[in-house]
Amino acid sequence: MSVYCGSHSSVPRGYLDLADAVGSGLAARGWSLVWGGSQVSMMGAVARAVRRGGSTTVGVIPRALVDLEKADPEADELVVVDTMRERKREMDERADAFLALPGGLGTCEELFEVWTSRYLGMHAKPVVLLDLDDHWEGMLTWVRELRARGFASQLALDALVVARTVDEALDACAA
Ligand SMILES: CC(C)=CCNc1ncnc2c1ncn2[C@@H]1O[C@H](COP(=O)(O)O)[C@@H](O)[C@H]1O
Repeated sequence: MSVYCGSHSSVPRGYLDLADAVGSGLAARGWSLVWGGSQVSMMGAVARAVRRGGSTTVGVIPRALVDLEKADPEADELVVVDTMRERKREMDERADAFLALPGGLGTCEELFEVWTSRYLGMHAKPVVLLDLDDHWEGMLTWVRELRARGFASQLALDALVVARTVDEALDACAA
């Protein structure tokens, strides 16, 4: 499955622990990880935990970000692509579910692409947001407001599963 999450070294420590817990949970279920291939911040934490748990990690990273985002030499497979669009396509094709953890603009960008393509019927893979501390509440409030104002359908909102615990999120990914 594919995990999107924060890549900044400045994210609070607790989020690294969360990424670690997600990676452990994923490995415990025998799932492999497809991620952005970085060894830093939450991205690195989730990948290390997956490998520690005995599962494999497939990183997909554009050539231009190999140094900037510190491509992970421990990845079982590191797919170096030419563009951001190729990165997203590779990740989408290799995953059977998408999980977003707390993150920033890049995480939003990736989440919105798989979410919108799900409600448009372009794929049927679970799209799950793990929000245990209201990190995403502002975004979710705004999207509900879009619905109330007629700019989004309930169907679109329902295409995203919002989970409150790691187990709940992983169960939703398996659904
Ligand atoms: C040109 C084009 C199609 C851009 C689309 N934009 C993106 N596509 C794929 N991954 C991204 C994009 N923007 C940021 N990311 C990645 O998302 C990850 C998380 O970023 P963040 O810390 O949430 O901020 C980082 O690895 C970052 O490189």
